[in-house]
Amino acid sequence: MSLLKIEDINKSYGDFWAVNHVSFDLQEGEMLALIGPNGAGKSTTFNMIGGQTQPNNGSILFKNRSLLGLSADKIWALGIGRTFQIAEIFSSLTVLENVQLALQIALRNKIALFNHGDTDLQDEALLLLKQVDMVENAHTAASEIAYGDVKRLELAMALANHPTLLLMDEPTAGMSPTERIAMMALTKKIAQEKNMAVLFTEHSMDVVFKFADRIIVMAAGSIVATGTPEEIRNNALVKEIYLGNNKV
Ligand SMILES: Nc1ncnc2c1ncn2[C@@H]1O[C@H](COP(=O)(O)OP(=O)(O)OP(=O)(O)O)[C@@H](O)[C@H]1O
Repeated sequence: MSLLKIEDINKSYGDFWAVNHVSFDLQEGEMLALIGPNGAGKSTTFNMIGGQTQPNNGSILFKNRSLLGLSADKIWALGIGRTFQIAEIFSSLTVLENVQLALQIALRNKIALFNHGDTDLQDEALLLLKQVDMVENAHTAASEIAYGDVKRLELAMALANHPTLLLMDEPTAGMSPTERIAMMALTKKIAQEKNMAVLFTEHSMDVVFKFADRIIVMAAGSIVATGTPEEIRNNALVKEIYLGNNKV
């Protein structure tokens, strides 16, 4: 059974079809990259999975359950985490407090069998920070950490709800080449440890070819190619789409 199964989803804005007959699936623990030029429909597809936008029609199944009509909060509670292009953190709080807050929100969405005290949450928050190599920054104000660290903090916060699928919208945007590779190596390591699937959009081809198990290429709202990094790298149509961008 696929973890996520998308069948023939469409999204229009007036007469314009932003997403057109898109179908794909995603397996447990898989790293799947969704790539394509600006305006290809990647974010719209993400938003339909995350519940920020509803498709006109089609079906989206997560663990065989339909996500259609569910709110973004409900979808998150089912185990689909998300990080955004512009990180959503509270800059007035410390790094540790941000993660504790994410844990509190995750707990509120569950039937708590135990009363978690602040100490439990602090320990759990420190464990999450350890996973993203940020324990040293725990008591630093989030406003004072470097950009790459903000993205790692956001990753720790997204893990608070123990997602089985993580949606990452351009996780390395604005990073240097070295930071990009480090960020995705960390994400892949965590994903493997937790058997968490990752669906990510990415403009940086070095990241895509190095870390994706499989790649889906979208253009003008439709899927134009699907395959392994090797297959996509050698796909004539994909080369043509990116021609001039020197990205493939
Ligand atoms: N709310 C909206 N109203 C009207 N058009 C929209 C809306 N959201 C997206 N679009 C249009 O749908 C198309 C797909 O947009 P989308 O953001 O999904 O592309 P993308 O592949 O994520 O692009 P990028 O890489 O630039 O983020 C674009 O032409 C965009 O202008």
